[in-house]
Amino acid sequence: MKTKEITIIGLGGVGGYFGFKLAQKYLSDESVNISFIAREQTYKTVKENGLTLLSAEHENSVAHSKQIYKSIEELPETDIFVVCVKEYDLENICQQLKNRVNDETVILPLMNGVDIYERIRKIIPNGIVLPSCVYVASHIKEKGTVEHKGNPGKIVMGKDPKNPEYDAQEIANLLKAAGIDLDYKENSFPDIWTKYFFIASFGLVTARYNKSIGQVVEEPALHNRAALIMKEIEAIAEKKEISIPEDIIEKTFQKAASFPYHTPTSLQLDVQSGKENTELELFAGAIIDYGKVLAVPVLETQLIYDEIASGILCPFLP
Ligand SMILES: NC(=O)C1=CN([C@@H]2O[C@H](COP(=O)(O)OP(=O)(O)OC[C@H]3O[C@@H](n4cnc5c(N)ncnc54)[C@H](OP(=O)(O)O)[C@@H]3O)[C@@H](O)[C@H]2O)C=CC1
Ligand SMILES: CC(C)(CO)C(=O)C(=O)O
Repeated sequence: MKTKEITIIGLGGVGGYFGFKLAQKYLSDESVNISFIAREQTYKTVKENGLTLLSAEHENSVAHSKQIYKSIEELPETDIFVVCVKEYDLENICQQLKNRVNDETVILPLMNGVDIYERIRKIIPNGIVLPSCVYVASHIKEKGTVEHKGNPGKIVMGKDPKNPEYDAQEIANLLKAAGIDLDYKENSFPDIWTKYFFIASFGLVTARYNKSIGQVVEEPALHNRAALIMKEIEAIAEKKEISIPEDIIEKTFQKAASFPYHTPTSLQLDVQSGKENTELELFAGAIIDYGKVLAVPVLETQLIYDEIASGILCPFLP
């Protein structure tokens, strides 16, 4: 049997968590070869010491992949690319991948955002792209070390709308065998939108006030702002005829309440640490753009976007 070549691109919160599980499971298995792509300090640290995952799920906190590369062009032929970068790095990665993709190559993007599939397809028209969403609270503690807290990570992976005959069950099984909680669905877009309801609203409000997911659920003024953003996303989803549950807003608050109270969002960590690049565009910019195109008013999203973009980030209520 031909060895399955799987490459994890990006060893941050998401790639570090899921990549760790895959690397640990398949290190001495000849049927699956896990490679990592990391850059600069992360490359050096992981090459020398392995990838560290601090998580209650793993007693042995170090995993070694069979190979680690600094760039996509160094890679041998790859069957499955698992893309775990922030949205502002997506186009750059796709440009590097496009000549490495043949009709059988699979791309699995583990990212937030409702337009990731379309953005990949604009650059890579061939191959198989499996639209997905992911839940996991994990972040880079230092380069090469990822910290995971709370519930086990979860992936919802769907069929490629462009290649509905392609069955990704074998890939689903490989991931599940590594202890990854994964649902494989015919159509993952309702799940991707459902995740977006949660992460866009909670990401923006947690980032704006530097308050945790639990605090946004609990504090009435913050709760209200998150609900107003969700109403705007709901109006957009309706216009786009995305099938989402009627009680999506209530369900989103229930989902948020299932996270440990002090969990921060990745947008909050990036905005509050003053990172030059953040996913503000993915969460607020995309809603504002959809609002314009679909003639849906998105005043609350515009307001919080302007506040965050102009550096109004204090923990006090409006
Ligand atoms: N963290 C979380 O809890 C969750 C995040 N998400 C989503 O998942 C996606 C990934 O987020 P997350 O993992 O947190 O992001 P991180 O910033 O933690 O990790 C992204 C990693 O990608 C690396 N990277 C970027 N470009 C390249 C490149 N060209 N070559 C090699 N490595 C590269 C970065 O390297 P470097 O370190 O050198 O910058 C970084 O380590 C985002 O869309 C996020 O919204 C979804 C659910 C939960
Ligand atoms: C809220 C969380 C941790 C849930 O997976 C997330 O998606 C993020 O912070 O980007």
